[in-house]
Amino acid sequence: MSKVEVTNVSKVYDLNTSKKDKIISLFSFKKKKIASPYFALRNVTFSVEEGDSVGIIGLNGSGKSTLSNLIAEVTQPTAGTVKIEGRSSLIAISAGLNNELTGEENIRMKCLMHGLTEQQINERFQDIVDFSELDKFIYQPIKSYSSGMRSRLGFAIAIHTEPDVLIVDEALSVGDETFSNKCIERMKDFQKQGKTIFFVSHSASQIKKMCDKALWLNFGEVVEYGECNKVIHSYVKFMRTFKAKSKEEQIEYKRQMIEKQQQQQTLQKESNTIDFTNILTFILLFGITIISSIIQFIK
Ligand SMILES: Nc1ncnc2c1ncn2[C@@H]1O[C@H](COP(=O)(O)OP(=O)(O)OP(=O)(O)O)[C@@H](O)[C@H]1O
Repeated sequence: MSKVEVTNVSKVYDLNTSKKDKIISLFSFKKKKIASPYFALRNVTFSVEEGDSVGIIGLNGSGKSTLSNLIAEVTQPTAGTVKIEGRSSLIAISAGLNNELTGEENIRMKCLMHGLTEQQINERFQDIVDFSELDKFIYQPIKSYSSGMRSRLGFAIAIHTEPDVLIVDEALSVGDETFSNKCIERMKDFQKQGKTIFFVSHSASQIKKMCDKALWLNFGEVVEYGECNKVIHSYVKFMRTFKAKSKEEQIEYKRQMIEKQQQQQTLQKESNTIDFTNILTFILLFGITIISSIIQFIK
């Protein structure tokens, strides 16, 4: 088996925010007024071997963070499967950290979640604080941290929990350059140990530097997956064309793509509605049959 196998994965968000909207959307025969569910990811399939470093690239809103959250098992797919052999650890700016807790408490909580014992946590605590460079701020609630401080803490915790699969989600884009370089060095150590890395970035050059494979996502769908230089070449070509468009054309392109992500849900929703109608019809017919049998029996 591959180290990570993502098969036909879709992640759908319900954009009806109020409970009332959600209930209406369930019973609705008319689709107007009710927002269609939204495919943040659709039918994503790929597999990653042990020791691969995979760059995930794509325009804003393409589903990169959604995919990394699924691989880190922070969220579950709506459809399809994500199989991981080993432990994963996600370093995203906000994922898995609790705002109300201090840096120290977050270290203890995340390490416990990754299966470290109290003793292992105590032994590693100072190394984590040193790597994060947070010093005395480690005793402050992290809601007072800047995004750079959070990502430093997230990265420091993740690399000290010995993950088999390391997922770095934009952590390097917020810190200062010295810290980014320190993280890159640590990621290279992981590569030397034959560990699997996912690296989410907007930067084609950073991905080329770090990865041997790349996955290009565009509005929830995989455009290309495979050898890093080849995928990045296609992506850079696409970006050149995209950037050559006027602001209005870019907005229109994004609007159309987002509409497409919702249209696909409408199709699914229609079939759900039909299923629901079928169930209601079945219950109704079943009820009528029972009642008429009882009447016949009484007669
Ligand atoms: N909890 C949520 N509820 C509704 N929609 C969501 C939710 N999380 C993400 N989305 C939507 O899903 C789509 C994919 O988002 P995601 O953050 O995964 O993209 P991304 O490629 O990581 O974007 P960026 O590069 O801007 O970080 C976006 O349109 C986003 O608005």
